[in-house]
This record gives sequence, C-alpha cells and structure tokens, in this order.
Amino acid sequence: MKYAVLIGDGMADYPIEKLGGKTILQAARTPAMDYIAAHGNTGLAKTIPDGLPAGSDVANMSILGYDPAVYYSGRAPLEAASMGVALAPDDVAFRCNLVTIEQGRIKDYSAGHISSEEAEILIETLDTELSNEELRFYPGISYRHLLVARNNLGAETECTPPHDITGKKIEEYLPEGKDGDFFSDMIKKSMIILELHPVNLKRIEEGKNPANSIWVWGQGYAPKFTPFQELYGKAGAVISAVDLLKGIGIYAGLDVIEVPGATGYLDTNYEGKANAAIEVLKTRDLVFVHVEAPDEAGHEGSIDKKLRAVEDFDSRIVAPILKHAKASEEPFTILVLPDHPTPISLKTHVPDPIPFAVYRTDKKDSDGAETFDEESVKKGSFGLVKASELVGILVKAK
Ligand SMILES: O=C(O)[C@@H](CO)OP(=O)(O)O
Repeated sequence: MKYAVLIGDGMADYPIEKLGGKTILQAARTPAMDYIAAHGNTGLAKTIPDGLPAGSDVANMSILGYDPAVYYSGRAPLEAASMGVALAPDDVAFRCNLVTIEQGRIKDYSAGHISSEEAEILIETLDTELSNEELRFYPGISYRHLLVARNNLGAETECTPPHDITGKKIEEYLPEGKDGDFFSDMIKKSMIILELHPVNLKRIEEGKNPANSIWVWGQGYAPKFTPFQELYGKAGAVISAVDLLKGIGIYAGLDVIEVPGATGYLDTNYEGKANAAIEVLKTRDLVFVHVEAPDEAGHEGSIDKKLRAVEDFDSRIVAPILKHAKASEEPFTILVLPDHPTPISLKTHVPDPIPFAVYRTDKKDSDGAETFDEESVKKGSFGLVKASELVGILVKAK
C-alpha cells in the first residue's frame, strides 16, 4: 500500500455571504476532492488540542502523526531544523517575520509577500547591525525568518503572531513579560535600520509594501521526536515550500524533497510538487504534500484568491496524484484535508475541527458524502477523530 496525505493549508472556512452562504470548499470547483469524498470515508479531525495555539505548527504536527500535547515546543525550533540551524539546549528560536508597519499598526504580516532574495539582504543587514554573542538572525522563505537567542533569553516572553493582529496598533501587542522590553526594543531598532534601506525604497517606488520592521513570535526550545519509522513502520517523505513542514519532517526522520519553484504562495510550482510526490512514492511508503497558498489567501481576506488556491490544489495536486493512484498496480490510500480553517472573515486561524476524506483504490466504499466540504463530511463513518491518530488509523487499516 502507498499513502499520499495531501494538505491544503487553511482551506476550511465559514459560510460566506458573498458566496450565497457557501464556504470556499462548497463554492470552489473541486472534482478530485469530491471524488475522494464520494468514493471513500469522511469525517472531522481535531488538529489543535485544547490549550494549544491554532497554528499550522500544531495542526501539521498532528497530521504528521505527532500529538502536539506531547511533542510541541514552539514553531521556530521546527523551522530552524529546516534552515540547518542547530540549537543548543538553552537556545530559544524565534520566528522573525518581516512585516509592514503603517501609522503604528500592522499593515501586512508578510510585507507584501516579499521575495526571499530581497528578504535575505534585509535579514543580513539586521544580523550585521543587531547580532551579538547572544543573538543571531537567519534568512528563510519570503517573510519567514529566524532569530536565535542564547541562554534561555525570551523563553517566557509573551509574543503575538502578526497574522493575528492585522490592522491593530503594535503598541498593544509588542512582546511582554520576561525579556519583553528587550525584544520590543529590538523591533523598534529594526524599524530604524529598515526604514530607508535601498531594498525598501525600491519596494515603495514599485508600489509594494516595504518590509519596514521585524516581528518576533513562535519561540521555543528544540523538541525531541520519536522517528516516524519507529512509530508507524513506514518510510515517509515531506514536500512543502515552507520551513515549518520541512522542519517537522526532519525531526520525524522523514525525507524532505525540495521542489524548485515551490514558493509558499499562489504562484507555487504545483506540477513540480505533484510530480515529486508521484516520484518519491516509487521508493517510499508515504508522502505528505503541503500547499500553503489557501492559508495566505485566507489571511489576505481574498475570496477570489482563496477560491483559486483551493481549485489549483484540487486540479494540480490532488487530481494528478489521484489519477496516478487509480492507474497504479499497487493499492493507494489518499487522505485530503486542511490543517486548520483560515476564515476569510477573520483573516486568521481558528481551532475548529477540519473536514477530511480518505479514499482507497483497492476498496469500493462510500459514506454518503457527494462532495468534500465542512458539512458533507459529517455524513462520514469516521465521525470526529484526533488528527494525530489519523496516520496510525490509515497505516493499520486492513
Ligand atoms: O508562515 C506563517 O507565518 C503563517 C501565516 O499564517 O503560515 P502558517 O500558519 O500556514 O504556517
């Protein structure tokens, strides 16, 4: 049996008035996911354990088969692993967004989805100006970067994800608590350094949001994972543009497959990711394919972009993998799901259970769902499951 777990980050949503009360999944054309729901089994999965933040870190850790209540120690340590940054036991890794601040408010948590190339120049400037024996900055993907603080600095600081406070006054959300002042001062220093940086002057000239500040959050210590192979007896791989999924994969001992042109946005290399998934399953039992785009569209509050991202995920990731699976001599199990909802109306994540559907090429089955969406899956035989148990259920199924 081969397994393909296909994750459309943030796909789930709430009923939208402009769509006649439909959710994005109900309004989008998703024939491949509808086929999987109609010919397989469906249910709802709780990807965010009570008491943990509704983020893609917690949610995707669950989907990859690791209970966040046991394994989660923060987002940034996972991203650090993908960036090749080793952490000492008392190192605290922070996510360091490049953001756009305007009139004292968070205008854009992504600084206009700044290119990784532009961002690297800015992060290197900040590292030159602000790093010391206790602090180092590391460039990542687009607006997503890393700050590592030594000697437990910032471990207990209260930070807020910038995508949760679009439009809000930064003074009300700057880092607080232990070492809060230190990191607040660092954010303010970054504004001075970045304001007139040539990269930003050019972005402003081009009508793009400047990356005129950093914003730190998602900190934590390096986690400890039991290898995926040991937990599930399967050799697996991860395909994603973002360091978060690659980092979880590295800690789990999965192979990380790099796909050129994978951007973490709507312009990602869908075909490249689908082809890489089909290729890697020739030599591995299981592949996780993660697409970030629907989540970014949700944060932007764009119905059109989120419809496009979901339809692209369906036609350019799910459909080719489904076609390959049905033509394959070896049986396939395909699981499709979001990691969490990113409702257009809220422009950020919520911890609500997410819809999922499982299709096996060697079984004629159906739970009565005709489409794949937040309501139809409730007809399914799975009911409500703990997402971190899903992989185990699939690989043990007879
Ligand atoms: O990368 C990020 O900062 C966030 C934005 O929401 O994306 P995700 O939650 O999907 O990791």
